[in-house]
Formats: sequence, C-alpha cells, structure tokens
Amino acid sequence: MTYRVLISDPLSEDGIFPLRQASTIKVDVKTDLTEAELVAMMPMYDALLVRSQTKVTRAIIAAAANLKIIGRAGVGVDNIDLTAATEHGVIVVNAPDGNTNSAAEHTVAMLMALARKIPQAYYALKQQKWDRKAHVGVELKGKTLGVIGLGRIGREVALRAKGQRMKVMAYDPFLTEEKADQLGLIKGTVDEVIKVADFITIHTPLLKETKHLINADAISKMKTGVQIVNCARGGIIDEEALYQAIVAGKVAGAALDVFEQEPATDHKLLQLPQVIATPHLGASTIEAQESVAVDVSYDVVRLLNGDLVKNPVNLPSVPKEVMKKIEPFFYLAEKLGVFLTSLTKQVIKEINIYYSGELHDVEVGPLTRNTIKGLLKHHFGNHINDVNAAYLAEQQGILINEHITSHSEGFINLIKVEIKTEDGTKTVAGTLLQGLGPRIVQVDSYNVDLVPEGHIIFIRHQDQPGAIGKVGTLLAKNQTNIATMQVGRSTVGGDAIMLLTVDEEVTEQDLALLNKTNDFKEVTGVEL
Ligand SMILES: NC(=O)c1ccc[n+]([C@@H]2O[C@H](COP(=O)([O-])OP(=O)(O)OC[C@H]3O[C@@H](n4cnc5c(N)ncnc54)[C@H](O)[C@@H]3O)[C@@H](O)[C@H]2O)c1
Ligand SMILES: O=C(O)[C@H](O)COP(=O)(O)O
Repeated sequence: MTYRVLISDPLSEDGIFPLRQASTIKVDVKTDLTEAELVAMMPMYDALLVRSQTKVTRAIIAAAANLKIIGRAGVGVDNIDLTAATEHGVIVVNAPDGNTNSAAEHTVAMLMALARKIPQAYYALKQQKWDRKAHVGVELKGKTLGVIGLGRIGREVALRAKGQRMKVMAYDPFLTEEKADQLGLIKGTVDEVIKVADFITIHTPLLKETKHLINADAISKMKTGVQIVNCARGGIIDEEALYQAIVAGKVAGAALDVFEQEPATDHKLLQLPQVIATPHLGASTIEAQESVAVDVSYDVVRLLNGDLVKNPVNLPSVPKEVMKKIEPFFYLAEKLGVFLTSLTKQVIKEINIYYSGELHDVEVGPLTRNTIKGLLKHHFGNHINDVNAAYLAEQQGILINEHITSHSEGFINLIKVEIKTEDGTKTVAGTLLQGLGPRIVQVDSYNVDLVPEGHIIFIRHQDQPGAIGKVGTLLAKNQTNIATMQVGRSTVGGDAIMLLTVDEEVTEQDLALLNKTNDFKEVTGVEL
C-alpha cells in the first residue's frame, strides 16, 4: 500500500525527511494551487501538509475522499476549516512548539525596531537622507510591556522583555498569581494591561473571542503614545480603528507581522510612517521551518502507520502515561459497541457508558469514542473514526453519558455499555483480564464469558429441554460447526440466552433455519 502526501506550501526539504524515508509514502510538492485545483487533486491524497498560505476550505476537504490527515507546519490553524475536517473524520495536527522561539525573537526584533524607528531610518538613509532628528526613539528600559496572551510565545517574549529591563504586565485566561510570580510579571485583566502599558504585544490565537480584541474602544483606554506589536494574527486588531488612532496621534506606532487579509501589499496602514511591517515572517527561520516540518511529518507517518499522533488539534490529546493505561481497552470498547448494536434494529436514542474499577481515575474520552465508533460503525462504515465519532452521534441526536465509579462489581476493571432504543434498554459489559485479554462478561442481566472476536450467534429463548440440541441439529444441516457455546437463564424455565461461536461467518441461511422453528424469540448473527 502506498500513501500519497501533498505538500501545498513551501516546507523545509530537510524537515520532511520522515516522509521521504518512509517506503510506503509518496510525496508531491505543488505550491500556489488554487482552490479549484486542490479540489480536483485531493481525491488521490491521503495527507495534506500546509503552512498558513493554503486555505483548506470545506470544498477541498469534502472532495478529498481518501484524506486522513491535514498537517499544519506551524501553530495557527485558522486557515483550515476544522469543523469540516472533523465532520469528514480527518484529523488535523499542528506543530505547536517548533516556531515558538523564532516568533518570540521576531516579536522582540519588531519591538526594538519600533521603539528606535530603525526601518524608517534605514529607508530614509537608502533614499540618501541623513536625518537624525526625524528618527529619535524611546528606550524600552523602565517601560511597561503589556502582553495579551501568555502562551508559548507570549511567555518567551515576556522573559526577553525583562532582559531589556522592562516591567511586564500580562493577561491570559489561564494565568494564575503563582505563575505570574514565578515569571516575575504582574497579572492583570485586559483593561488593566492596556491602560498601563507603554507597549502592547499580542500573542493569542485568532478566535471568535479575540477577533478585534484591540478595537476603537480598547484603544481609547490606552495611554496616548502607546505602541502596539502584532506578530500573532491579523484580525485580532481592528485595522481601521488602529489606522484612525495613529492618524489621531493616540497610538504612536505599530509593528505588524500579520494582517487580516494576506498578502497585504496595498494596505493603508502601510502608508503611515508610524507603521513598520514584515510579511508574516515570525516563523520564517531555517531552524523553525525545519523543526515544524519534522514535527508534522512524524505525525503524518505515525497516523498512516496506524499509530497515535502527538499534536492533534481536533481531538483532545491524552498524556502518554494515561494513553499507556487506556490503550489496551480500545479494542474491548469498540467490540462492546459492535456487539450491542448488532442486537437491535431500532434507532439508538441514548448511550450510557459505565467505567468502573481501575478505569475510574483515567481519562476515558478515547474509550468513549471507541465505543461510539463500534456502536455506529454499522451505519457509517469506515467513514466513522475517532475524530468524528462523537460528532456523528451528536448529529444523530444521540445522548451520550459517561458514568465513572471505583466500584466494579467483582472485576478489576469493567466497561458496561447501555443503549436506549424504541424497544427498550440493552446492555453489554466487558473486562480486560490480566494475561488473558478482553472478555464480554455480561449481556443484559446474564453473566457470560466470551472472547469478543469471530462469528457469533446470539439467541434468546425459553429455558426448556431440547433447546440446545435443536440449535446443534439445525446448524448441522447447513454444515455450520459450533466452536463454543454457553447459556444463561434468569430462572429454571424462564428467559434464557445462548451465545454460540461458529467457525465461519454466520450466513443468512443459518439465521433463517433457526428462525423458522419459532422456538427461539430472537436469533442474531454478530460479527466481531
Ligand atoms: N507571526 C508568525 O509567523 C507566528 C508564528 C507562530 C505563531 N503565531 C501566532 O501566535 C499566536 C500565539 O501562538 P502560541 O504558540 O503562543 O500559542 P499558544 O496556544 O501557546 O498561546 C496562546 C495563548 O493565548 C491565550 N488566549 C486565548 N484566548 C485569549 C484571550 N481572549 N485573551 C488573552 N489570551 C488568550 C491562551 O490561553 C494561550 O495561553 C497564535 O495566533 C499563532 O498562530 C504567529
Ligand atoms: O501560526 C503560525 O505558526 C505562524 O503564523 C507561521 O505561519 P507560516 O507557517 O505561514 O509561516
């Protein structure tokens, strides 16, 4: 099997060696493609790698019938339609650490260039103007830097600003007093930060909440003469409001690496002498480009090899040590789902998953996704995967509840899945036996002991002499060989079940023969 990977933005050739080395992967590099060209090409690709230039739209994702992964060689994923990717079961990964240092260094370079008017002076000198008066700057030492967004880059910028002997005040929804103390900076609200800062630098993602975070109202609260740096994302600053504030003399200068519409060549902000700018160069260093390309390439290789990715964007990431604990349960969780869904023809309205015993203190989200995958596979086939399982269930209006308890009904660990449908409630429970592997241990109220694999016939009947023999005789007519059989009953002569495993796939003829006798209330074939 050969997987095809398309790289549609310029990526470091040195950084993509994990892809080049993989014998099962063929890489095509084709840049500057239009949306229509991408739509036409995508059906043949299993993976797409981009930077910020390619806009990965819904149309492109919808056309990409074989697409499994989109790798963003960088941080910001605002150029990728994440909702569409999730709906289509395409995992999106990024490289969150690879360009942190470069982006932080670029921000500090912009801050210093802004304070000392270096680009303006350079430009004048290139025009043969030796003008020392026009380019008098200000010192950073002793000034307050306001940092909005104290994630990876914001933190690095704050530390470097302290090296410039600036005071730093920061706002981030996750910043605690302890963390602020550790970093030697002051924690404030957005309003507090923008009111006191001489320089403001922004390091948030572009989200609904951060769109135009710096608008006319915010600017009106700032000090007159404030200078603003944006090396995060265009759109966080309202560009019209910034333009007006610079013209009015409220804002003394701005350093912009990013714009709402890129490329931004014919932009009115660029006409103002107080504005210095670079064309989205924060991550453009040899080191950062190599590092982000290596990170996403490895994730693509991992995914195509069937392994877990390191930096998922549209799936919660689970720490390695937690994953080690829960991974052995993935198979069981999915099989419980497949088993249970085989027992009903009705629409599932609600899914309750009970985790108990040693599963009570782990992150069970991935197990829930595997269970849902098993439950809905019947309807969605291979289209359903970890990425879209919860989404597809939600779209079907299915209610999903997780219940977690340390009490485990006699097993060290137990996953019990219950579905509610028009015809009532059905449950199945399974455990992972140390050294023996997964077992289904309960079907409705009946205790069983079944390895969840192979070809199974599930029968509901009335407990009575001859019932078991009849099943053997009927299946023999079809040359169907019973490998194992177990029975369970509520009371003598009461409701009972039989679980048979057979050597070959259960056929329609097998089921028809068993159903014809009218001796059995329910006969179902289950393929695990
Ligand atoms: N110019 C470039 O070339 C370049 C390079 C790398 C990253 N970036 C951009 O820089 C930004 C930051 O990247 P990062 O790696 O530090 O990301 P990060 O995820 O590590 O940090 C982002 C921080 O923003 C905070 N945040 C979210 N909403 C906020 C809000 N409303 N107010 C204040 N803070 C908020 C988050 O809590 C988080 O701590 C992103 O937009 C990224 O795309 C740009
Ligand atoms: O979010 C990012 O990582 C930066 O904006 C870098 O974008 P780029 O990969 O297009 O340089």
